[in-house]
Amino acid sequence: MSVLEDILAGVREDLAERQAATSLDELKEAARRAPSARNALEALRPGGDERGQVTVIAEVKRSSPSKGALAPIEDPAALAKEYEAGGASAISVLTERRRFGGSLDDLRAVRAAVDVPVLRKDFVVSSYQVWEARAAGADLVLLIVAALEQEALVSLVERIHSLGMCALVEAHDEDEVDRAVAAGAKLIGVNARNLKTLEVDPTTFARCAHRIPDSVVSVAESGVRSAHDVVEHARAGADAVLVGEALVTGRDPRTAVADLVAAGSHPSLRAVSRSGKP
Ligand SMILES: O=C(O)c1ccccc1NCC(=O)[C@H](O)[C@H](O)COP(=O)(O)O
Repeated sequence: MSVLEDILAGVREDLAERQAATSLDELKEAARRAPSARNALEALRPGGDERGQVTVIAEVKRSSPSKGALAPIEDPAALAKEYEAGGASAISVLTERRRFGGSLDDLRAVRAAVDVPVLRKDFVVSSYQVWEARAAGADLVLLIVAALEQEALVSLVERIHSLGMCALVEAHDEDEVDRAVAAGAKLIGVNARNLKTLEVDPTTFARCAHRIPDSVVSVAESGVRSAHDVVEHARAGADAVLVGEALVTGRDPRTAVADLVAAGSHPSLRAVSRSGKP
């Protein structure tokens, strides 16, 4: 069993328990009462088609399958406020419990504390989790191509968009990018971490970028640690980077985010066409 399959098995068990405790109708009612979703595409690519900077999605991440415990994060809302003060354009909250120590309570607390869009980062296999995300206030929901059949991917993208949120559709190779595009993704993440082996290859985004249309907002995920990494991803055409470990293990998350934001805003980084068109 791969790491991803193992995670998904646990996610399905936890999901079944929540489904037994809360009906879909109750969840839909809670989603109707939730504040409207914030515009994530605008936040992540503020210039629209005139791309000119790399924005930062900062992640609330307590632990991971690859590294074990990273940081206790007793107050995720306080951490998210630090990220926002440092210039983060969105906050990612890992809500998976078994391997990442996260929860929907973390998401609710973060959403109430910041003004930027908030991502539910989890292993979504059912529309029930999409309704849960909206009910908790999420503005974005992660969908992992490798975890979903194409029909399910398409249907989940449609459900997320129909609820006013934005799907961040995550790929790890060129074929998965093609599947994300075909599924109607407006926001595509390329994860440098292979979720089956946990190996991180920093060149993954650059290899996949030419398959992401310029009209789609792109995110380079995982393994980003420094201003140099942000600049490399900018040169490959990334609109945003998603950073977890380097921020939660550092001493000053606000300054760490600000350094990455400054690197991504440098005037020498002209917008790069991923398709090769001028
Ligand atoms: O982080 C892991 O070890 C991991 C393992 C298996 C599935 C997903 C995993 N992480 C989720 C993520 O995508 C990252 O948290 C995110 O991209 C940030 O990565 P990093 O900056 O390297 O913490």
